[in-house]
Amino acid sequence: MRLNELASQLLIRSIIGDPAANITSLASDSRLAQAGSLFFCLPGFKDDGHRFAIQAIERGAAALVTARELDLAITQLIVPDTRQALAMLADHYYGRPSHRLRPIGVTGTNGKTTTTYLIEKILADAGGKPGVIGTIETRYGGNHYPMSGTTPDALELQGIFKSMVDAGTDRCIMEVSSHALEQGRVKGCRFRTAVFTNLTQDHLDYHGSMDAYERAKGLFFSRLGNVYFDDPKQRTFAVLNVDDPVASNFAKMTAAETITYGIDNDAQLRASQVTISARGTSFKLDSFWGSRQVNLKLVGKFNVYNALAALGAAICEGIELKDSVRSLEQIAGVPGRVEPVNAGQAYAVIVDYAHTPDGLENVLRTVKELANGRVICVFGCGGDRDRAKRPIMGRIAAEYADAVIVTSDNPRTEDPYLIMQHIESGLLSASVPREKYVLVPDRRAAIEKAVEMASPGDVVLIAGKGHETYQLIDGVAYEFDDRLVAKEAIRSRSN
Ligand SMILES: CC(=O)N[C@H]1[C@@H](OP(=O)(O)OP(=O)(O)OC[C@H]2O[C@@H](n3ccc(=O)[nH]c3=O)[C@H](O)[C@@H]2O)O[C@H](CO)[C@@H](O)[C@@H]1O[C@H](C)C(=O)N[C@@H](C)C(=O)N[C@H](CCC(=O)O)C(=O)O
Ligand SMILES: Nc1ncnc2c1ncn2[C@@H]1O[C@H](COP(=O)(O)OP(=O)(O)OP(=O)(O)O)[C@@H](O)[C@H]1O
Ligand SMILES: N[C@H](CCC[C@H](N)C(=O)O)C(=O)O
Ligand SMILES: [Mg+2]
Repeated sequence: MRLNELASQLLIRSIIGDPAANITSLASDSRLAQAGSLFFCLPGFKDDGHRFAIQAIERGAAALVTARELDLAITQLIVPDTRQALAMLADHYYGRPSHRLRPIGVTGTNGKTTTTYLIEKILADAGGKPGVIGTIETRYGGNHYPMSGTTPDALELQGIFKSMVDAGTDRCIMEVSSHALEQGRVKGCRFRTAVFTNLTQDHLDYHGSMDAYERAKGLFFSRLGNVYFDDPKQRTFAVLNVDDPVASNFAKMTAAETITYGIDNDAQLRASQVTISARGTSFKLDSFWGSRQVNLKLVGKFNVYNALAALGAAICEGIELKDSVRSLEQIAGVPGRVEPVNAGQAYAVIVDYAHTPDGLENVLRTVKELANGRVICVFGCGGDRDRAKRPIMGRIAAEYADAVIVTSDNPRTEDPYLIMQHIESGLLSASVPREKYVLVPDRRAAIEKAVEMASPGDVVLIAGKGHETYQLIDGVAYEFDDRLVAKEAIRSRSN
C-alpha cells in the first residue's frame, strides 16, 4: 500500500519525502520493524518511540509516522497524535475488519473474561463462528494464541481482527480494559455491543482516582453510536448492570439502545431466588423476553451477573432466550475461575483469579457458604500495581477467612515483603489475632502450608493468579501454575 493512501485517512497531516513510498507492514516497536515497515513513533509511559526511529530505519523501515520532523533521511508522515494515527491507519491497512466482525466488547472491573466465555458458547451453539480476545488467550477457528495482557494495542488488535476475518470468524467477543480505552487501543474499532459488568476499586496506580477510572470506562459507552438505526444489522447496544450505580451514567452517555440486567434493581433481565451449592448456582430469570429457571454449573452469585450479561448480549444478536439459557447451563467452568483442584482429598481446593477487593470478597463469600469446615485463604497482590487495594484485601481476607496465608503474586520490581506488609496492615486494622495469619513469601511454600493445614470439610482458596502459568519476579517470568502446585501439594501431603 502506498503511504499517501494511508495518509489520506487523516485530515491533518503532512508528508516530507516520498508520498508514494511502498508500505508492506506497520510497526510501533522498532524491534519488530522490517524492510518496508511504516514505523509509528509513539509517546510512551516509560520511553518515547521517536528515540527508536533510527533502529527502525536500520531494520529497513520505509517511512516514519512522527509528531515532529526528525532530522533523518527518510520519508516522514507528520501528524498531531501518532497514537491516534496508528489506530486509524491500522484499521484502514487491514481493511476495516471490525466492520465485518462487529465486536461485542465487555468492560468492567471483574467478570470480563468469564462473560466473554459465556457469550462465546451461546454464539457458537447458535451456529456462529465466534472468536475471543482477552486475558487468558485469543482464540478463533479452533486455534489458541497466547496473550500478554487483556486488550492488545491498536496495531496488534486490528491484525488479530484481520486474521479472524480470514479464518471465517463472524463475530468477535473481546475484553476492553480501562487502559485500552484511555490509550485509544480500540479507537477505529466498530463495536456492535458494549457490555458493562461492574466498577469497583482497582488500577488506581494508573487512573489516580475512582472518578477517573469511571470516566475511562465511560468512554466505551459514549463512543457507541446508533447512527445507522434504519438498518437493524447496523444498530448498537449497551448491556448494563443496573445494580452498579455508575450504570445510569453510562446509559445517559450512550447513543446506543440499552438493555439492563440485575438482581437487586428492576431490570429487563432480572434474577431472583439465587441459590448456590458446590455443584452450581440456580436462579429464577424474569425478563422482557420471558421467564425461566436457570441452573448453572458455575459457582457463585457473581456468576449470575455474568450469565445475565451474556444473556443480554445474546439478545442483541437475536438469539432466543431459551437457547441461550440452554447453552449457559452446559458450561462447566472457565479456566482459573473458581476452578476446583481434585486429587481425591477430603477437603476442597479452589483456584480463582480474584485480584481485586470486590473479586476477593465475592469469592470468599461464596466459598464460606459452601465450606463445611474452615476457609483457608492464600493470596497476595501484584507488584507495580494499585497499592491502595492491598490493605483493603487484607481486611476482607480477615473478615471472611478462618486462616490467611499472605504470599507473593507477581511482585514484579517491588520487594515482596513490602507488598505483604501492605496487606498485613489491613489484617491488623481488622484486629486479627496474630495466630490467624502468616506471611509466606514463597508461593509454593504458602500453598503447601495451606494444604497441610486443611482438615476434611475445609476449603483452601488460592486467589489471584487463576489461569496464570508464571510468577513475575524482577523482570523474569518463572514457571508457576497454582493448579499444578496445589495438586502436587495435595499428593505429597504428609498424611
Ligand atoms: C501502562 C501501559 O499500559 N503501558 C503500555 C504502553 O507501554 P509504554 O507506553 O510504557 O511504552 P514505552 O516502553 O514507553 O515505549 C514507547 C514506545 O516505544 C516503543 N519502543 C520501545 C522500546 C524499543 O526498543 N523500541 C521501541 O520502538 C514501544 O513499542 C512504544 O511504542 O504501550 C505498550 C504497547 O502498546 C503496552 O505493552 C504497555 O502495557 C504494559 C506492558 C502494561 O503492563 N499494561 C497494563 C497496565 C495493561 O494495559 N493492563 C490492561 C489490563 C487491565 C485489566 O485487566 O483490568 C490490559 O488491557 O492489558
Ligand atoms: N461479575 C463479577 N463480579 C465480581 N467479581 C467477579 C465477577 N465475575 C468474576 N469475579 C471474580 O473476579 C475474578 C476475575 O474474573 P474474570 O477473570 O472473569 O474478570 P476480568 O474482569 O476479566 O479480570 P481482568 O481485569 O484481570 O481481566 C474471578 O476469579 C472471580 O473471583
Ligand atoms: N489485569 C490485572 C491482572 C492482575 C493479576 C494478578 N495476578 C497480578 O499480577 O496483579 C492487572 O494487570 O492488574
Ligand atoms: Mg480478564
